[in-house]
Amino acid sequence: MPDRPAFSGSGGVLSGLGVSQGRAAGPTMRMAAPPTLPPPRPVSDPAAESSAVAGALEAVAADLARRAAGASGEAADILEALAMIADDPMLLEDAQGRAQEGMDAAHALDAAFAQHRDTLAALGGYLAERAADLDDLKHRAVAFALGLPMPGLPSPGHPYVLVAEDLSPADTAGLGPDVLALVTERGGPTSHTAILARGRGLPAVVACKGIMDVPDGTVVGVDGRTGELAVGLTEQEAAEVQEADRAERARLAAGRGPGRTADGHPVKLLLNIGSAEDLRPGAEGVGLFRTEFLFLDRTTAPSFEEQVAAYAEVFAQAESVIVRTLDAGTDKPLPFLGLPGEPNPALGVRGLRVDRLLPDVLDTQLDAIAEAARKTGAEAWVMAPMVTTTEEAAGFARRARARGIARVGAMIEVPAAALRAAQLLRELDFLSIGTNDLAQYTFAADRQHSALADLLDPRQPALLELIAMCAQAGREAGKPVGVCGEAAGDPLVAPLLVGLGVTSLSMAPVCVPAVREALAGLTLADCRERAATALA
Ligand SMILES: C=C(OP(=O)(O)O)C(=O)O
Ligand SMILES: [Mg+2]
Repeated sequence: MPDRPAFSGSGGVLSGLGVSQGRAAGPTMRMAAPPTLPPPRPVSDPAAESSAVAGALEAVAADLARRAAGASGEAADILEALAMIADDPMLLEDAQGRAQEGMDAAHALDAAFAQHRDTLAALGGYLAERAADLDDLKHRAVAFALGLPMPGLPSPGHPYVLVAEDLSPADTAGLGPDVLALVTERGGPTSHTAILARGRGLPAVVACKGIMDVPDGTVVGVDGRTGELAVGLTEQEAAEVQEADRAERARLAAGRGPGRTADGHPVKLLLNIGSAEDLRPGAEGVGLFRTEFLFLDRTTAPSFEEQVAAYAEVFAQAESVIVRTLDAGTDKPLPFLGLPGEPNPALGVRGLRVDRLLPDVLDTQLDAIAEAARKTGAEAWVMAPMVTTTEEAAGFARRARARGIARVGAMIEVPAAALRAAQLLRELDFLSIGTNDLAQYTFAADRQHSALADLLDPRQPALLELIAMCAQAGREAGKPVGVCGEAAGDPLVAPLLVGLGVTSLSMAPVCVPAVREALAGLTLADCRERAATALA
């Protein structure tokens, strides 16, 4: 490790959980929460309220138009369409009419947007789907009228460190190139915010207490490995942090070749991706293609053709690809499925269990994967999430094989499946251990919960023991058993997993260089010794 400048910052140091390696420094910008409407205010000057209404709508439209100009493709189209809605003269007329009748500006806007929303919803079809967008616009306009920061992702026009209480997968997926790092007050190490940040190579710190009190524009240094945040850096110090990060990334990226220990024991280094855009050179294939990230934030099901195109794009560019079938539910809600609400969703219908309610979804997806493989000449490997019993594994394998899919496997995310790994491998060709969920279900600890991070630590002996059982079952069956949870991308944990006997490690592309370096520095015997010590 090179020397690291130890800046503490004039505003002191905050700490959280470092969940995505790398360092960055820059001014903070908070993602404000939607405003709460205060009780109505008595109005003495209706004309002033009416012009405040116009000012708020103008500001929202101008902000969206500016963001559209800085975006491209679909994002730009969406932002432009939203700007046009905020500019709609009928909306303005309605809100101003209410202000003239004595409503304060915030309530007049709130009521006019609600009216507009009802009208769109009643029209049905595509326009009804757009009704949800009006809520976002309303929050922005009302916040402006109340003198509060506009909710949603900020767009200050310069690079910044994004600060939020928490981020949804959709927020994180929509981040622009001006975001230097993410810091959230809530969230856990295997939450999807952390996963998406790693996918983007963005340094990230979660569970950082006190971050929401740091005023916007404060220059902070973020260390996504240690979880430390230096508050109040000088420009010079910030530039040094950025430069040190660039140098460290360049040094690690110079490492090449397949994954192996110092004595040549091969361990495949694979990528976790959400779409073809995440592919990077330097790995030995894709170990986890999270297909649900293609379908976040949609209200209609992706068609067969759309899916074939998305899978074929990845198959055409990567050497070997393990596609995971849709993993919906709990922390990855997919509105187009229209699943009923559940009192205890993490223990409910999620992952492969969605098939119990909606079998067509899996059938269409398997058809599309098989068709994409045929079109591109790729050998498709497919696995299902949240497999729990041998019967589920056998049923999934039957349906995939019936379509000519070459290799069929399961994720091991539920302790019951780990305990029965040997039996599962009689039905399947491979296993891939999802340590994020396996830890959640082994320790009965919500993976998003920032106060339970110690229980979710992948070095917990009970988790390692389950991993060892799966690896042994793989050895005995002569079939591959990998890890594709976030633990695989941690250079301190990866050697333990190798010592336990796993045959591949699949991780965010940004993690590959450091894991390659960690393995190259240890023999297989060193890895086994570390694993034995951790188990003991
Ligand atoms: C890789 C995993 O799946 P996801 O994080 O997408 O739930 C896991 O649970 O470890
Ligand atoms: Mg999982």
